[in-house]
Amino acid sequence: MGSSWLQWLLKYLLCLPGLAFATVLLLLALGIRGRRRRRPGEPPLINGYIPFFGVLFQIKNNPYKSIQDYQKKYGNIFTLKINGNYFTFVLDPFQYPLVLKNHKNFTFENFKDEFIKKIFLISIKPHMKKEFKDSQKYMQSKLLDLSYTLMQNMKHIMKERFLQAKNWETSQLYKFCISLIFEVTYIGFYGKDPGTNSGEVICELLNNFVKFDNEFLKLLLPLPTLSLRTLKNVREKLIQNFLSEHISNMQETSEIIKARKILLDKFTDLQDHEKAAHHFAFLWASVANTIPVTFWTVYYLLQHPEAVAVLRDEIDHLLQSTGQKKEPDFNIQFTREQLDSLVYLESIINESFRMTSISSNVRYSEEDITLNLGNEDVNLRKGDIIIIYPPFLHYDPEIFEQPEKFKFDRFVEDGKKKTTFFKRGKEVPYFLLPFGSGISKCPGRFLAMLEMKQFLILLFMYFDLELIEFKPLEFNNSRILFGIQCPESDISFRYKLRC
Ligand code: HEM
Repeated sequence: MGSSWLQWLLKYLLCLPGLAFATVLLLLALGIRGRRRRRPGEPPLINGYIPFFGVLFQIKNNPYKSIQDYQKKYGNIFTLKINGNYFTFVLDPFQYPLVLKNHKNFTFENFKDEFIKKIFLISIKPHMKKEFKDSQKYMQSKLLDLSYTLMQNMKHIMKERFLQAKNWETSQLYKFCISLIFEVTYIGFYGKDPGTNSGEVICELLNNFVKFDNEFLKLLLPLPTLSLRTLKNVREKLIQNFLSEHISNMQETSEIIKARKILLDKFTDLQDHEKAAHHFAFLWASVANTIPVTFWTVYYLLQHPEAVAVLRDEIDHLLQSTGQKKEPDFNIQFTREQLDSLVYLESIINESFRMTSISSNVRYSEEDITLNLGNEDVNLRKGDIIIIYPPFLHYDPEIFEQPEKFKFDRFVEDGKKKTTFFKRGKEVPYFLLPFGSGISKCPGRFLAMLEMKQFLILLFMYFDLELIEFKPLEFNNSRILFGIQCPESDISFRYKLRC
């Protein structure tokens, strides 16, 4: 009896489905055996059921809701196993500075290096790091200089495409925002190659960019190469676009890209392909978040005519005070200071950030450390990743009343920018975190704000716009913990020139 049972088991296990089943059993056994155990003083640990991946598949479809459920069960600090790493979530905003201001114990580089290596095929060697760091200030000032060029490009493209829109034209809002922001930014940074049809080049580049952007986080997963083949081919095409044989022909390249080229050429050990990958990563960073947040801002505004009226009024006042008129040739121009003085416009953009940003602040724990949280101590392990996840701040009803509602003037108080928000009667140290913070703060944040402001000014001053579909738009959750969320689907709208 015993041996026939064993024979049956062996026969079963050696057939193909049996082998797969046995592999799963083995993985589970290894997973359970190799499971990390919570040590005294450490935050609650949730390993999940799937070896290596941990809770990834549980949280992937709705990270905010999953993290909320963990918070209810385990409190404001807990550790999740995700994709082979241990992520400790710190959810109480008063505890953020313990992580974000402790640059000695919590660094960013390790995480960033891993991320850009897998996603963009870039590895930054130690001697390059210093050069990149030293050039940061110069690069930032060059980035800001670009805002004027972007406005000129925006006006030019709008004039070319929309000057005829005297009657209602219908379009898809997300596609509309992607195509404008992408083209304006790409030409602004890299210029044009007079030897090619730049319209076609940009169209192909944009198609590949969208395909890559929809799926890039899969590159972090240990998936079989075959299943990533299409994505890797798309990435390769995008990188190829920036090989020196292509970009050396570009004219009207911006100062920042020229400076980055000189910097990259300094590293004689860097192959042309990797330099091209640096350029692609830079382009991706410059549009990947600006596009969705611009889209959400327009989408929210189209549902709030009272906000559009206040916005138009604010811009009209600025036009008057700067002696300008809204002529039909899109020829209005504001300085950076003038754009900064538009408090309602800034509040509208900030409100969109608040509602759509999941830009997690990620830190790598350099050593075992005990964090004093005030009421308790918690031990964190070397190599763990600490996460500040902004949706918990942005949707906290104690800090932002009715957080699920778009309130266009939430960040205005007595006609000025509102910069203090409270929880439990105390001012919170951070109230809006779309651009990261401290050592990982986005160097393009000022340019992004200026670009969005200029885009919204032109759009709402020169056009009447209306949604023609009325459906609630969901987030597609493809970015899980990073950047600005993208919409699950597009939505139809119509526009025509304002008289
Ligand atoms: C709404 C628009 C934008 C948002 C929300 C945003 C957000 C962020 C965030 C959160 C980070 C930190 C990454 C992290 O902590 O993992 C980052 C980094 C970065 N961003 Fe932005 N960004 C925006 C626009 C731009 C623009 C216009 C540029 C222009 C070049 C840019 C260039 C970069 C670069 C180069 C980095 C990497 C910095 C580093 O190496 O440490 N970003 N961005």
